[in-house]
Amino acid sequence: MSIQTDDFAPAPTKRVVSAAPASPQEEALERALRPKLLQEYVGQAKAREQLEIFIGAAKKRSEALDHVLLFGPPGLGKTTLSHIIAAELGVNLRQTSGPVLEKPKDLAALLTNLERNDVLFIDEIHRLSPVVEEILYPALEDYQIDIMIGEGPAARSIKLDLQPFTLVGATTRAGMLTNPLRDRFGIVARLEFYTPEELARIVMRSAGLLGAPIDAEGGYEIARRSRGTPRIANRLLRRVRDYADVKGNGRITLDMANRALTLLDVDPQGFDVMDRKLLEAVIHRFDGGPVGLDNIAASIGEESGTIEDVIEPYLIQQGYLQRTPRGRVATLAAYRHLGVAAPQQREAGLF
Ligand SMILES: Nc1ncnc2c1ncn2[C@@H]1O[C@H](COP(=O)(O)OP(=O)(O)OP(=O)(O)O)[C@@H](O)[C@H]1O
Ligand SMILES: [Mg+2]
Repeated sequence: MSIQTDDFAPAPTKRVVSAAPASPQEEALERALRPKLLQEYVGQAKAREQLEIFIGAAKKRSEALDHVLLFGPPGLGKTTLSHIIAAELGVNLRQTSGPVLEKPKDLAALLTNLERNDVLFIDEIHRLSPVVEEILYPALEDYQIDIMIGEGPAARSIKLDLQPFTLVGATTRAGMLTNPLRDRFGIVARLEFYTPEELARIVMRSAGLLGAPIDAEGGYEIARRSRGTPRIANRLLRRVRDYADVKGNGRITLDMANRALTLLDVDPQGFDVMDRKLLEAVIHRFDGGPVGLDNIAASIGEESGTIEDVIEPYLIQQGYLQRTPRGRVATLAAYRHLGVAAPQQREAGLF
């Protein structure tokens, strides 16, 4: 007998509202849509204001900007902001990522090649190996590194001076950074989900760059359904534009946006199949919770890391899911969204 898993099986196709870049082509398009200066960077008022001041001060004194840690869910603009920081400072940007830096010498090579006040961008900085991280500490603090020369009994360690530089680290999981590393960042910016109004500005700007005719209402509808995430907004814009090209006269109107997004299975809250699966699992399989992350992961066929980094932050921010010490709990809003009657004690707030 075959086991029926259709209800909660993983989605067969790529999530249209997944926050990760879908393909190399999409990454190339993203680069084209990426704002180059702080002034064009929409939203994130707090992070922008902080950076404006500190960048201005560093430039005035011709010093390296303090090290910057950017954290927040995927697709909110960490990589974009790191490029903007280098552009605003008028310096080079060297880019790498935690998992790529396998050996201390990989990082040493990068560091010794930096020019005065350059920016070194390390993406996924929570995935640096401990031996590489060791090298980084003195580099961040004193612009010096200790490297080993030679082997065996003749081996000795020498200190090398570096040019002053700025490390910009990006991570989706600030909680996974070691304390000594986190403490070495002078500027810590947490990126927040964007409001629909902010995303609408991004959509209108991107439509302009793509040469796609669009109504304000059409743009707002795309923005509203983009899970607070610019990467998703830009992706949905392209899909809706395709739809309008084929089914209409090319203009992105409210009606075109609605029809295209319904076809893509993005609901009016911007939730897609995976979001609904998660909420359905918590409600139907685990009585609304509390339920542990691993149990949810097993029941919807998704990795717990992806749930934690990508799916759940938006559901939590929007008030559909709560993270409690005993596990995840579906809120009344989740019951309502799925059209399911909530248990009485939950209605009364007694769970
Ligand atoms: N504030 C913004 N204003 C305008 N466009 C933005 C903004 N933030 C992000 N974008 C757009 O969203 C896309 C994704 O942003 P980015 O690659 O910087 O996200 P990220 O946080 O680095 O994601 P990941 O965690 O997956 O690396 C960019 O190509 C850019 O076009
Ligand atoms: Mg990035």
